Amino acid sequence: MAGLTLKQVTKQFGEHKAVDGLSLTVEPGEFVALLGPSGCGKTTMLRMLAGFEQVSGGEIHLGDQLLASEQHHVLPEQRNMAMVFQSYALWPHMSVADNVGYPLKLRGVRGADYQHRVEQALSLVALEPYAQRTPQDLSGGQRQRVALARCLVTDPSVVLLDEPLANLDRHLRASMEHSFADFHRRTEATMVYVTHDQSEAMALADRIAVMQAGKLVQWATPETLYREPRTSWVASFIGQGSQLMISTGAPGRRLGGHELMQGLTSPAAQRHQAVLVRPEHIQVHPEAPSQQDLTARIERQTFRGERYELHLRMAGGETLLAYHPHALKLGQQVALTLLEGWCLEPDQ
Ligand SMILES: Nc1ncnc2c1ncn2[C@@H]1O[C@H](COP(=O)(O)OP(=O)(O)OP(=O)(O)O)[C@@H](O)[C@H]1O
Repeated sequence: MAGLTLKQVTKQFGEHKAVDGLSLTVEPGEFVALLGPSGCGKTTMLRMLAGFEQVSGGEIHLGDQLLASEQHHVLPEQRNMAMVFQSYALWPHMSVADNVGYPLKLRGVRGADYQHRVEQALSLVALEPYAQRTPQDLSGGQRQRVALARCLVTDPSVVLLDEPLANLDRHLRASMEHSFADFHRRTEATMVYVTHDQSEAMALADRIAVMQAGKLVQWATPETLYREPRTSWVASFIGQGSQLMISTGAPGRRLGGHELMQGLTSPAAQRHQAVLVRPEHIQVHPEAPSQQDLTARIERQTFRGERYELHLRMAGGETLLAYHPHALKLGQQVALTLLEGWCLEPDQ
């Protein structure tokens, strides 16, 4: 097991910086996600880690070995890393066992050692009974597990995963999330997982690097990203919530309900601070509101099984998302209690 250190890693394609001065340290055995919208540079970063792409600046280290800098480039096959792709990249006419064993054959492993390692890799992804089938006879999720077994068989220090669930339906994605978590626990490999799906990143990763336009905007645990997103943009990308402008607070501060509601009642010109209010921090009181109450009108509601999502509009025009256990009437006025809010930095 080894950790990864990225120091000011940059990748320039012509005039365009696809990755711009990215620095972070991944602990040995950690499962991290690179998360961001399409085009933010996450695949380019993964390809630089794998060695398929040279860095334009900065350094990448695996443990105490320098893998990449402007002058130095360790070839992909010498990095002791394995990569899992969205497309699985399996050989269609080879059996599952032969697909898994392929990287061992390339390394000249034969005989009992070969057999043992293939069996071990197949058992890690619970595919032993499928060893003699061909990939065509497997489901999408099973094919992805073959791809995982194949990358494991060489015992890599680092496993790189490029949107490995993107081709699967929603149901299968959820069960594959369990497979990945299990796979990580059993191998203890350092894993870097690229995705644009925040719920996938939140479910799987120990820490998440949120990227925007080639830059790292926040590097934190899923809990911290949810509770304390740094900027307005991160807040809108992670989880649900409403952003309001208020006249109090400062970036990085949590406000209690009283201060938050007071800050909302000031004239619009005095409200300079953006605050994030999560739906679970809004209490909705359907009984007739009094004059002192903070009020809103129900514009839309969506049934979500265990609760209703209410889309509310306040008198000043701001919109709010809240939860409620029962259906209410569209157009109805309700009183609100806001319990807490988190103050955000403006976007750069
Ligand atoms: N070989 C290349 N030559 C020129 N530009 C490139 C090359 N590869 C990527 N880019 C550009 O770099 C930027 C980042 O691309 P990248 O594929 O890393 O983004 P991404 O976040 O992985 O997006 P997606 O989720 O759509 O794959 C994009 O603007 C892309 O067009």
